[in-house]
Amino acid sequence: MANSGQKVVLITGCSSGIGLRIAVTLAKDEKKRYHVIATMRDLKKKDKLVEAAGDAYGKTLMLLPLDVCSDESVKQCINNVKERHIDILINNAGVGLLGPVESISIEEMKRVFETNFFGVVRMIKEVMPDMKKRRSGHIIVMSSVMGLQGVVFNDVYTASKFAMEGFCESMAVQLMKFNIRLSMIEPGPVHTEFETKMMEDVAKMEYPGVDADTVRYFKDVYLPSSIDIFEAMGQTPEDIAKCTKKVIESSSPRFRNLTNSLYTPIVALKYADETGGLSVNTFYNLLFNFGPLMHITMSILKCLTCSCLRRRTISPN
Ligand SMILES: NC(=O)C1=CN([C@@H]2O[C@H](COP(=O)(O)OP(=O)(O)OC[C@H]3O[C@@H](n4cnc5c(N)ncnc54)[C@H](OP(=O)(O)O)[C@@H]3O)[C@@H](O)[C@H]2O)C=CC1
Ligand SMILES: CC1=C(/C=C/C(C)=C/C=C/C(C)=C/C=O)C(C)(C)CCC1
Repeated sequence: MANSGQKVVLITGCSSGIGLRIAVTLAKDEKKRYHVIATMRDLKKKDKLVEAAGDAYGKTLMLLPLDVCSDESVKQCINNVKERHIDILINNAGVGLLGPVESISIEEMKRVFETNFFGVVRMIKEVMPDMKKRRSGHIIVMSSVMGLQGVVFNDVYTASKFAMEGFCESMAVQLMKFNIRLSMIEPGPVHTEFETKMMEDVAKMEYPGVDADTVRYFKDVYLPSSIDIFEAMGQTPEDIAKCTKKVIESSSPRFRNLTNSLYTPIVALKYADETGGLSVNTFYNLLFNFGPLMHITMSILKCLTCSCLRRRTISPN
C-alpha cells in the first residue's frame, strides 16, 4: 500500500522492454517517492520484472493484471487500486506492425489500433474522471517519433501513433483546466522485444498479393537501412525510463518529449517545411539513393546534430 506522500504510478505493459524498465526505475527511486502498480496482460510473464525489481517488489512495486484491449480488464484493474487513486498513469503498452500494406489484413491493422490507440483511450477514460475530481494528475503516453512523422513500411503502426497524438493534443487543453498534465514521450528506435518481435514477424512473412518490386524494396532496401538505423541510434529501455522519470519530476512538464537527439533532425524536417516536400523527398533519397551508404549517412547525421537541437530533447543523463 502507498505511504502518504508517495505518488501512485500505474504503468501498462510491464512484462518487458520500456514498461518494465520504467516500473523498476521508479520503484527503486532513492527517496521512495513512488508506489508503482506495474501491470501486464499475462501475469505468468512477471518473472523478469520481479527479478529486476529485487527488494522493491512487494514494497514500492506491486503487480496487477491488465489487458488494455478489454473494457472489463481495465475497469477491474482500476477498481482494485485503493480508492481508484492514481497520481500518474503511464500508457506504455503497444505493438508494432511492419511490412507492405497489401500483405496485411484489416484484422491485423485493427489489432494495432485496438492496442495502441483505443488501449490508451480506454485507460484515460477510466482514470481521468477521478483525476478531474481531485484536480490533479499526470498522464504519460509512450508515443514514438513515428507518431510525429511517417516511416515507409510502418504505415499502420505510424497511423496508430498519429491517432494517439491527435487525441492527446486535443485532450491536453481540457485537462490543463483541471490541473491534469499530459505528456507524450517520443522515442526513436529502442532495443527491446518490439524490435525482435518485428524481425521474427518479418522472417515469417509470405507477402500475399504484393508485387515483386515492393517485396524487393521492403526486404533489400528498407530492412537493411532500418537495421543500420537501430545500430547507429538505438537507445536502451533504461534511457527511456530515465527520460520519463525526468518528465514526471519536472515542475513544468513539456507536452512533447523527444528522447533521442540523433533522431531530432529527422523530425525537424517536417516542421522546417510545412508542405511536407522536404521530409518526403529526404526520406526517399535516404532510402532509395543513399540506402547502401546508410552507415555514412548516419555518421553525418550525428555531426549535424547541433547543440541547439540537442537542447530540444530530454537527455537521459
Ligand atoms: N522499441 C522501440 O523502438 C519503440 C517503442 N515505442 C513504444 O514503446 C512502448 C513499449 O514498447 P517496447 O517496450 O519497445 O516493446 P515490448 O514489446 O518489449 O513491450 C510491449 C509491452 O506492451 C504489452 N502489451 C501489448 N499488448 C498489450 C495489451 N493488449 N494489454 C497490455 N499490455 C500489452 C506487452 O505485453 P505482452 O508481453 O503480454 O505482449 C509488453 O509488455 C510501445 O507503446 C511502443 O510503441 C516507441 C518508440 C520506439
Ligand atoms: C529506413 C529509413 C528510416 C528509418 C527509420 C526507422 C527505422 C525508425 C524507427 C523508429 C521506431 C522503431 C519507432 C518505434 O516506435 C528513416 C530514418 C526514416 C529515413 C529513411 C530511411
